Amino acid sequence: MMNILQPVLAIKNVEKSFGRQQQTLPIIQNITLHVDHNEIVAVLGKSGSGKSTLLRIIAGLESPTSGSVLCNSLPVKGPCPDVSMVFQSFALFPWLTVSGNIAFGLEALGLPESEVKRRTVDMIDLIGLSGYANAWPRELSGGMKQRIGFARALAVEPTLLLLDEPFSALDIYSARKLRQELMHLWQQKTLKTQALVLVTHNVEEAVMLCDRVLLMTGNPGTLTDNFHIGIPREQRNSDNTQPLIELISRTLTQKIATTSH
Ligand SMILES: Nc1ncnc2c1ncn2[C@@H]1O[C@H](COP(=O)(O)OP(=O)(O)OP(=O)(O)O)[C@@H](O)[C@H]1O
Repeated sequence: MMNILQPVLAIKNVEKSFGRQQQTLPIIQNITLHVDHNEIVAVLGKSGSGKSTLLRIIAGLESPTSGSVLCNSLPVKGPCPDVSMVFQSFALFPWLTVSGNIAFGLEALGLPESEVKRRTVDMIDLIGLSGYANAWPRELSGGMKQRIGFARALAVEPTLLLLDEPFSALDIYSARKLRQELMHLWQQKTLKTQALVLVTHNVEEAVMLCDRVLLMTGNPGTLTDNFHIGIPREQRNSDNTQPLIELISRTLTQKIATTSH
């Protein structure tokens, strides 16, 4: 049962170090963060500041050295259907067709075959892959491959969707189209997903898509700044808000440039 009074994601005092015994190196520390229902939050920061590490911990793909991660008030102890992720590199299974890639996570959940089929077909329609169900990933463009990445992640109906630079391997037109379509689905409340966390190097993308932007800085990385964008999402494409969006983007870019990593 969903409790909208509880944050979708609650991270408390998370630290992650890599290495063994005396040789450990802290990568991120002191990370405390709440993401609420209906929120889209971006994490920006220089290369190597630990953004992907944080995302992988939230996804249950890495465990924190200390601290806690709760999704829907339940501890994240490993990969779980409440949280799924879209990767920059698509991370598709080349030996499976488009349908097979999307069905994979549903089968892993142990859903009945008819339900797997229904959800796969629905996702193929929703994410703009109609006509490609039996195609192989290698036959498709980057934009179409990433559609499979989104369809696979969304098919399990995660409460929280994590996006690790999902548009940065695409050409600008495919990236723009996919961003717009994702935002349309989000605005229409077509998705069961309650919150998104986006890691990106594209400051303007973060400002256009997100409610809040967090900056990760320092070595080890910590979350140092929390900006509320404050422009209603439906006004962000209008000419009137362009100067403000550019100003916010410039300010954030300067802030990142002057921070240490
Ligand atoms: N499994 C690992 N073992 C050892 N070090 C690691 C491991 N994973 C990440 N690191 C180190 O942690 C640091 C942060 O990496 P991470 O990929 O989280 O940064 P990032 O901010 O996402 O960078 P980018 O923007 O370039 O993707 C890097 O110095 C990286 O080498």
